[in-house]
Amino acid sequence: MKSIRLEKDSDNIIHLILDNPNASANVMDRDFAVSLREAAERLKKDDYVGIIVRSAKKTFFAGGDLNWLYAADREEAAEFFAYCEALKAELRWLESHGKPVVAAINGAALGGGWELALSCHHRIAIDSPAVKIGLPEVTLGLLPGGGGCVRMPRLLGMQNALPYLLEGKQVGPQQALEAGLIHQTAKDADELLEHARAFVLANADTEVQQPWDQPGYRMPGGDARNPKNAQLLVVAPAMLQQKTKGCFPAPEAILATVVEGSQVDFDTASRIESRYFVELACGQVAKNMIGTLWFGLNAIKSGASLPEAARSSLSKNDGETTPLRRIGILGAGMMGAGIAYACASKGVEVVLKDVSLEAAEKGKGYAEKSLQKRLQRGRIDEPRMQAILSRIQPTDSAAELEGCELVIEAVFEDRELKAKVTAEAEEQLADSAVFASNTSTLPITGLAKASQRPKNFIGLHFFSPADKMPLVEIICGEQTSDETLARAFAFVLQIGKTPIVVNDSRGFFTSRVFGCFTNEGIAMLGEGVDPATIESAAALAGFPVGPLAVSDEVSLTLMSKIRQQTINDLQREGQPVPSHPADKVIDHMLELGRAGKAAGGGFYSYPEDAKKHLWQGLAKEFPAGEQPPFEDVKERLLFIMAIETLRCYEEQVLRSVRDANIGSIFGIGFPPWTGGALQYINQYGPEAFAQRARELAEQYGDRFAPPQTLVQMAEANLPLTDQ
Ligand SMILES: NC(=O)c1ccc[n+]([C@@H]2O[C@H](COP(=O)([O-])OP(=O)(O)OC[C@H]3O[C@@H](n4cnc5c(N)ncnc54)[C@H](O)[C@@H]3O)[C@@H](O)[C@H]2O)c1
Repeated sequence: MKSIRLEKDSDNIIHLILDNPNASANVMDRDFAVSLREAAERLKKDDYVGIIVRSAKKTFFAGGDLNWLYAADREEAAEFFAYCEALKAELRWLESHGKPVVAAINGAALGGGWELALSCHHRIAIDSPAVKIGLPEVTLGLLPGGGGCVRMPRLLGMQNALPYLLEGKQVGPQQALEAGLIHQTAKDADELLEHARAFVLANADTEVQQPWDQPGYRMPGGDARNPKNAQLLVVAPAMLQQKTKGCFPAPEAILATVVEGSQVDFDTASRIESRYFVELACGQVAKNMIGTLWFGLNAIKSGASLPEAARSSLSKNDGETTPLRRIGILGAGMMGAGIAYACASKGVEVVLKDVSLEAAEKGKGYAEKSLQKRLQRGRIDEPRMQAILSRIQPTDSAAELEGCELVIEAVFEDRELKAKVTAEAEEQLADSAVFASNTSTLPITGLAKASQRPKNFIGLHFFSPADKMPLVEIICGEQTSDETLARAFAFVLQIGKTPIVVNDSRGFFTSRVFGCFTNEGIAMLGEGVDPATIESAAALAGFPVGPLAVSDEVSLTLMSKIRQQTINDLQREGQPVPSHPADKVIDHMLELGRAGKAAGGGFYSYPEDAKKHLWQGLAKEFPAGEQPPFEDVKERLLFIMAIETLRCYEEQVLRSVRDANIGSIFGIGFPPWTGGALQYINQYGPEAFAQRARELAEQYGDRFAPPQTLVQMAEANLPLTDQ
């Protein structure tokens, strides 16, 4: 037995100790399945009073082995199904062999770990923030396939179980106790064992059964045929469809598993669950999501995007990076205020500077307002709120920046102003301090010219709203040192955000590719495509916001200003100035005085007393022509972003496929079901993608023409991956 040790204590209680020898956490893999079967075989011959399931690791059990699930192949589906059923048969034996079984939960019990705990009669958890309970499978395109979809509704009722299953909701020990997920808490590891032993001894002579195995058991709230659930079953599919737009098969499969499973006996329900599970695990969407959102993200967090030299500088001090204590932010506008709040929430002292104290205080006001809302919702307490606020020090004086280890400038997008504040700040800073610009479009190498220490100059591109958006795009200028990169990278992790690293270029990666999305939507409007079609095609492709709505948010004035700045730069550099069919539409909207949301109206109207709606004047200004196939509208949006991402990769603006995929999902709303902009090409099939790109180029413009890398990928029909 590799993953489980069996020990018997002096009270004749078996301790089933989860202790995977190959990893830092326990996972549900083949070794575990074999170990569990062997344990069951041995116990069938043994004499004991009950079982305590506990972990020798810091966490209780991490869940399914994603390496293994990632490799699951449709051709081996039957074998995979049989394997799942065999593993579940052991869990079923555990809960139905008559002796009391306790789960002693010492740390996170997620996914398969929680499903193991659900197969125990009594669940006790240490009352510590390290204990997290839940079923996050849906976030990776899967369903809980170890009995979670069968036992959770039988424990809590369908209505209460669905948020855990459909949303991957996780709870701590107290909430778990209140919800009826666990039976008891313990203050520490000793008490945990004490409680566990007490339960076993108290029930040693009883035939212990799960609630669902007891005679006369009825599912709380009734099964799917119960009229009380009629409302739920009518509303839930519609709500799901609205959320997933049909792009994510997992939530639908979960709902089907629960509904179908509620109407049959336990073992049939369990088989239904296995069937849907295997279907999802072998499907493309789960592969996309596991590949990017699990493996990709973990690789990023461990510094895979850094060059070797920067990685070693990241792991100085025995793998610990020195956290920054005090930073400065220049500009307390929309971005500066959000960044200040994000940093202060993670324990960093922030000097927030603007042109006047009033402006700086207004920036701090953003944190105050946001925290007040959290306080009202009970998400934070008063002392913690005050502690966060006390870390933001508003000022109008650059002298206050003294002692800051990092300064982030977030003043207006204006080169001269940025040069001025850089020089002003550097006077106050130590030679080792890092200076970062939050510019969204201006090349970093150019901005670094204003710096006395260009090696310490870097781009830290946050997204709006900066306190909520998870991504930060780190941009290396030509002279940025590896040490600076490593420190900026560590800082981004310190404030709980996800860093991607790109090389300098106009618009970097994210702004450049995002611009393609908005421009494509706007160009279609100019061609006479119905605006509602454009917006709903984006929604059905899985984008969070349509290109017209998001352009209104950004403001057409800003888009036009950025274009003008690009034209000036390119002309100065003697380079050709490209034009885009969206330009004419934007100019026309500006002439009409419809610059976007902040200006009172743009592609949409924003009545005070009603929901926003597409501006009726669009029909007159951009008369509808013959409508293209809906699929073309959808694919134009997806393809143009994927192709531009590939160009960024080809031009080495992007350093890895992984950063491209994560950056596109977390920064610019590329649909997560695809696994990211480059994975979209991989999963479409490079040959088929190139062919379709050629068709789109022929119909809609050369911007869709396959870049060289795509041509090569198509010829070899090989996906693009990191080495
Ligand atoms: N708005 C976005 O979605 C977004 C996203 C990413 C990056 N950015 C970039 O972030 C930067 C700021 O954008 P924003 O939207 O927060 O702008 P903003 O207009 O909301 O705020 C800019 C702030 O800078 C202040 N400022 C001007 N001169 C200053 C000086 N000398 N010292 C200190 N402060 C000064 C202004 O008073 C103002 O409060 C820009 O470079 C922008 O391109 C913006």
